[in-house]
Amino acid sequence: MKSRRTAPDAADKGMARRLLRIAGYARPYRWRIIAGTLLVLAGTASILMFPLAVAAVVDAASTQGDLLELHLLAAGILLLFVLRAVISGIGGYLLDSIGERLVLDLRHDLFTHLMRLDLDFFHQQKVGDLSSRLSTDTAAIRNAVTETTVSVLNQASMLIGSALMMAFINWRLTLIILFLAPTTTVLSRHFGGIMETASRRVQEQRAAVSAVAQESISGIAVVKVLSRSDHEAGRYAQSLARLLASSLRSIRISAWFRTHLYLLTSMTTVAIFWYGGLQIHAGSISAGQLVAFLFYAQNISQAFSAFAQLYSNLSQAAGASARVFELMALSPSIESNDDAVPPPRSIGRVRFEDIGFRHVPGRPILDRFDLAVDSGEIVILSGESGCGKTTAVQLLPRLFDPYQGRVLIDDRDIREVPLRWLREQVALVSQDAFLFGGTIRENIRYGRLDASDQDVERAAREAEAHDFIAAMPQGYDSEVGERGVRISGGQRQRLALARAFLRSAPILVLDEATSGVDSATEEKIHDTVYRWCKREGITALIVAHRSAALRLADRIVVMERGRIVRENDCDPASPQDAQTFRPVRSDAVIAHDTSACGAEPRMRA
Ligand SMILES: Nc1ncnc2c1ncn2[C@@H]1O[C@H](COP(=O)(O)OP(=O)(O)OP(=O)(O)O)[C@@H](O)[C@H]1O
Repeated sequence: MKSRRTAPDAADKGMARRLLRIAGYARPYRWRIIAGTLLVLAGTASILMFPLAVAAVVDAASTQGDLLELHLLAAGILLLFVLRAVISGIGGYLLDSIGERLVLDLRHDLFTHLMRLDLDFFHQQKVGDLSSRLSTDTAAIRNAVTETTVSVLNQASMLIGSALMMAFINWRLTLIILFLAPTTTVLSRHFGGIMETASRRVQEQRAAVSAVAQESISGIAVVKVLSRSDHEAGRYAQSLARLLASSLRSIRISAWFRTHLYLLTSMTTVAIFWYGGLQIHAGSISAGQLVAFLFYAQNISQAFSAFAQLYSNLSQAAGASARVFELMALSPSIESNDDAVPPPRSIGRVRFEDIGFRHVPGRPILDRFDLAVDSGEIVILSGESGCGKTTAVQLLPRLFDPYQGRVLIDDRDIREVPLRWLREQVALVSQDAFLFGGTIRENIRYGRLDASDQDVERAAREAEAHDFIAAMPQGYDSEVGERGVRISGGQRQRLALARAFLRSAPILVLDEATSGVDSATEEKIHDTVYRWCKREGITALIVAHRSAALRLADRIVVMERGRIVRENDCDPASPQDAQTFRPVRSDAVIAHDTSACGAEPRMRA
């Protein structure tokens, strides 16, 4: 997502396309837009009368006529101003408020789209960059849209109206000022492409700055423990310096553009003075008419300068919208088969068939991974760190799709059922046990939004969380802080477990979900999980390193380098059963390591 310098023509087309797309968001508000536009135009019409009134004042004052005319004219001008202020104020409010709504719609669409993208996408992106696209980039679009809609209308109507009035007074003088039009267009085209690229670069640097800040703040505990505060401050300063450099470049381009335009409009004004003076001298126009003419010329110069500013705003909006629409153009590779009729609640039979999976080409993480879990069976998945256990269980709710093989639930390929149905069948609790900022009750209820307070409490009791919750001053209404920082890691895990229990899905996946709790509590949780699974007929796939978890198992399978190499059947009533393993493939490594439960391997009968 690097920026390139774009040729003016291509930049104009890309910019126009993106601006049109933004304008598409205005469709729902078309009636308000029409009303606002009419009011703004009425305001402009009233201001176009002003130079004529001034001309009449000048001519009335320079003749020895009745002063009453002068008084009436002054009162008329005052009325014009009041009218314009009221009408333009209401019109401007209408159009500005549309800009605001429009960008909120855009932000909502972008966020909804982001929520649909694959987990893999989020692994490749920095959170700071994404949140900057959602906030800073959409804010740049809003600024351009709100200021621009009102301004473009105001200035365009002022420009056309003033040109017509000038032509009515003296068409030769009008030709001089209209010389501005082609020259400004050439200038705008020249600077437009460069400005868009520059402002896109600024947006990228802004995103980079917020990514650094976000990373340092989220990892503040590591920063402190390793005394890296100064290092992080330095990193932030470097990203700020890069932002400053690109902002200054963008400001320089804008200033350079405005300078060119200012010189152009000044030259035109001088030409009007000079030629207008000659016309008065020749008796072709009155002094009042030249004054009126100068007012109109002023309107036109202002309109051109405003257009220059608008162009710069539009370039910024185009740069920001490029970053927004770039994300909108991404589509999730994990698609839901929503045409399929959702099957009945799963009986919890799971099969991984000859799975091949990789994040990066050439680096397989799962390779010929086979595992079948019976309905109501509790299977422990063990193996050394990095062998692919987490990856394997993440395939079940389709957080990723394998490039080879298939995963079946109740003998149905999970790619052929609606994603929503699939995810209702699987409750997954991972080691990091993420909590949202909010209360304990809200966090548990996230598992099933319509759960009653009693259901929440029951789930908390099953996850051995009720006692510590009850001991907190606000009980279930205690705030957990952002990402759950106000409670311990083990407590977070128990809340995540309660959330999964509340979900009451037929397949429970625990990925080292009790690694942070003390062994007595872990034992109690395991007993609950065991009883709960057996009572409700729930299938459980449990990733575990610690031997404490093994007593739960109906079966233990051991992974090595992306595939299952050994397994045993355990009868919880017979502890010695948990001491025996058999290899599951003739080519599998029969390791004599005893990482799972200190066992010697045993060949399959
Ligand atoms: N998003 C990713 N992109 C690239 N590689 C990844 C990604 N996620 C995991 N990996 C790699 O996949 C491999 C398997 O990771 P996984 O988390 O499944 O292992 P694990 O057996 O659960 O390990 P642990 O017991 O330490 O949790 C690791 O080598 C890891 O580096």
